[in-house]
Amino acid sequence: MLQIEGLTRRFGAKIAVDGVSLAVPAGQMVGVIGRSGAGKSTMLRMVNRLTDPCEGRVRFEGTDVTALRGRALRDWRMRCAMIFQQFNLVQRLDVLTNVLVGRLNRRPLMTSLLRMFTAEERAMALAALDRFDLAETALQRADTLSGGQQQRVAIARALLQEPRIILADEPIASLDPRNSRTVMDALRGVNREGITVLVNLHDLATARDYCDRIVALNAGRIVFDGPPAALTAARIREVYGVTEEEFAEEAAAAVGAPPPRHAVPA
Ligand SMILES: Nc1ncnc2c1ncn2[C@@H]1O[C@H](COP(=O)(O)OP(=O)(O)OP(=O)(O)O)[C@@H](O)[C@H]1O
Repeated sequence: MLQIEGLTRRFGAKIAVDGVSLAVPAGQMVGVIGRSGAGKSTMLRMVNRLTDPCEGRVRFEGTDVTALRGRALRDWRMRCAMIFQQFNLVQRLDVLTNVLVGRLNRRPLMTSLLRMFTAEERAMALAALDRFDLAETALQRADTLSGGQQQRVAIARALLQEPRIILADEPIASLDPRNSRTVMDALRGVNREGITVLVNLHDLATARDYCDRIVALNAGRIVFDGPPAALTAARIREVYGVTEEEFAEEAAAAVGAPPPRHAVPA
């Protein structure tokens, strides 16, 4: 169980996340939505401790993640893998090495520095690539792959961390619809094996299709938390004061994604 309790983050006078509390049972897939600047990225980054909260706590299975330092903090970051909009692969390295990077924090410093990996780790990396139909690309440079392939490599890299949680911050915002589906299918697949997934999404239709639960933020606060079916177009209008079409177009523009082709009917 991941517990977020009264989490708050200010940047100067601006409150990015404002007293958010959320309990996420193990194995749930949670879609986080909201307009630009609602605080979605900041919330995810506080769970991973890339950003520290001003107030509040994150607990995982009873451990106060907010208080972790040094080795314990590095261990937490390994257990809580991040996926980013821009994939964050090392473009000039081959795909297999990019996936093996997921092991680096798990190993003694010296072997990490030398990028020495065991045969077992290489087999793990190949297996992770294979499950996403990417084994044949293992020796290609990362920059020869399509965006959707690169994002699946990033998920394979995350899996090598043997994470309990995957935090994905707009993982499909740079992808076309077909690649978006392969990436969301990959995330859903690993979630079904028991990994908790928190995913920031600008696209409501995707959040509805793939997530068990949707959390909507507005100005740093939770304004909706429930099953996808309860997030109707009428509810969107109620919590955001815009139509679903307007919400979709604005959210897509904020992340540089193409405008949605079909709005969901009211
Ligand atoms: N490092 C920072 N310094 C100053 N302000 C920040 C910083 N990070 C975020 N903010 C501000 O905090 C608010 C929430 O930002 P955040 O990126 O979490 O929102 P978001 O919901 O992910 O929006 P978007 O989809 O546009 O990225 C915004 O007003 C943003 O400008």
